[in-house]
Amino acid sequence: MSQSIQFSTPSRTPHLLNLPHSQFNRPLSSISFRRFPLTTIKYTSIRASSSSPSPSPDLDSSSSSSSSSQVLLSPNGTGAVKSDERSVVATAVTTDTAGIEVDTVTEAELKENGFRSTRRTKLICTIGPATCGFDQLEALAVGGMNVARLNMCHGTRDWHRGVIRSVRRLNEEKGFAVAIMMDTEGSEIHMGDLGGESSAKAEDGEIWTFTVRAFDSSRPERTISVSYDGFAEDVRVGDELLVDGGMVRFEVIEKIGPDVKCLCTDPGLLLPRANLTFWRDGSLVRERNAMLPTISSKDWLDIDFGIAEGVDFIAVSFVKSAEVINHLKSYLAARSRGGEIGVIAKIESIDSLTNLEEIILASDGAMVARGDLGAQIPLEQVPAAQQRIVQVCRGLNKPVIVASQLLESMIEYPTPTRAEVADVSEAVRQRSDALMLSGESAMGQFPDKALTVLRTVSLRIERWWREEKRHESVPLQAIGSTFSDKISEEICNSAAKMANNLGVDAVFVYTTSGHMASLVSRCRPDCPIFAFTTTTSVRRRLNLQWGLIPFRLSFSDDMESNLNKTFSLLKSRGMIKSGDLVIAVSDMLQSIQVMNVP
Ligand SMILES: Nc1ncnc2c1ncn2[C@@H]1O[C@H](COP(=O)(O)OP(=O)(O)O)[C@@H](O)[C@H]1O
Ligand SMILES: C=C(OP(=O)(O)O)C(=O)O
Ligand SMILES: [K+]
Ligand SMILES: [Mg+2]
Repeated sequence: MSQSIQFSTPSRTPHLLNLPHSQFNRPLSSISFRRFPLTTIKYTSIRASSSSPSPSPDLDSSSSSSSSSQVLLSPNGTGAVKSDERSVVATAVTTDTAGIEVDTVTEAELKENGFRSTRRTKLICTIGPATCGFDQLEALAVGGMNVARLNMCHGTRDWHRGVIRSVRRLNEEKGFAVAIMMDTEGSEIHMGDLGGESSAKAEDGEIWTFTVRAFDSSRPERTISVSYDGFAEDVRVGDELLVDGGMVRFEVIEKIGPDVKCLCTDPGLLLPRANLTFWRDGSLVRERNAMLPTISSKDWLDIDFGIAEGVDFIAVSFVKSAEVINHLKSYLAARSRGGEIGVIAKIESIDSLTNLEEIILASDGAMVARGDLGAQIPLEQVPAAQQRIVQVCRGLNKPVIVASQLLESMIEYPTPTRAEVADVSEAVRQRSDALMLSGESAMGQFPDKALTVLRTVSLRIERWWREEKRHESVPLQAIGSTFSDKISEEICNSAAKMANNLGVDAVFVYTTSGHMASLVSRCRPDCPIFAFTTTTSVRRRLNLQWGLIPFRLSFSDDMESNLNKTFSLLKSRGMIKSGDLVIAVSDMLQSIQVMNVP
């Protein structure tokens, strides 16, 4: 039996849009009760043998057994993958255009644990020397990486191309849907690359020279080159120079032409291309910084590279205003097929906090880039800034990523600190869409374990939230601008509320652009959201959003046939079963239906 409400669709009859709202305010819909027709859909099976156990993502799952990459947080917490499971993934084949595509790991998780315990928080890994090999990337994908991030501050374009192609190959050959995010270098001030050395140690009381001169050969002793030509002019004797937001500190003691002599006051390791800020009388000096372009000429070349390689997201470093986001978006619209690359604004400067709402409104998502943010505002202000950014994004329906130092100690150690676990928990509790690893996965010693910690902590905190029945009481602001958008928004808000109140197993959303799926995600319902979309690129981008399990599926305007097809396909693959209660919404028909899977 299916109970449905269907709205007549102003979006498909645009001339109706000018009618007074009252036209639409009366019930446009009829509630119908009908038996769900059962039809069989022919399809080609995608799954490989199901004889091997599936990865169990839940910390407390009773089915967990020992695992080769077992981690830490719970005696029975599973590691990223068991070796026998990896072979399941390795033999899975996808792409039957008449069938359905979902990534192999999600499928295994759904079968093993049912819908309810599926992870809602998405995970991003920065790829670097520790994780750029095909097998290493596969281990991350199996461990739950939804998005691979490439930081254009490091590595050559050839290196990045290699990683992008490996990820694409993983997706094609092994059935993953890992999205790729390219992160621009931006043009803030940073140190040079230390002439090939991996680090340099600055000791207390040493005098170092920071210079705008480039070195011809090897780096002179205790000398650091600086990326920004105006540096020597801008600093003043007495200024404090912070490397990486204070990991190492110097005081400016003398200026000699292009050279600035500095006394080390807080010793530490200088890393290649580390960020530099200077402070005067307790405040960040940023007059000249503000003149630097947000997207440098090198960044534009990287962006062209990203377009050519078909990345899914471009994260823009040191965004100051909405203008640069709009500029990039129109550039992308002209160069790549419209809307195919999402633009993520990195909130990591004072200006970006000042102009937060307009920046987020212009973007397709935002990143709380706490590394540089913590170098620009006092550290104790970072948590409040994080909370505000997460809330603004939620209000405006943009995915938000919490990034940097989540598990910093795991660069060196196989287990996180308790404080790090608390930090990850807080980001999950704030219901951010995604968590990001930086050095932990790029160059750390335990990338897979770090990812497992993110996964297990996310699962545990999400479950805690559900057990406490903390349905959101915070009203979400209305954001739709057209009447059609408003209808979609109301449908999604209602669907999420009904899902919680009725305790349904999943919300199914049929969405061509992905917008309707994001509207359901925004409500953070208790159940997972199966998002069906027709294109592979939309499916990959949905990977960044909270609670969405994206499938690629060809579907039509006929909801009944879509539902039939979906149920049939998912049932045959053991992902749902008869009797499961689902709510289905669709953006073509603007409809909402409640039904048991036949
Ligand atoms: N593509 C890469 N090639 C080499 N090293 C990398 C790469 N990406 C990241 N790393 C290393 O991982 C560290 C942490 O990454 P991330 O936080 O993204 O960069 P940053 O420290 O520059 O902000 C970097 O400092 C760098 O040492
Ligand atoms: C994510 C960040 O940016 P990047 O690693 O590129 O400095 C950050 O500053 O926190
Ligand atoms: K960057
Ligand atoms: Mg940064």
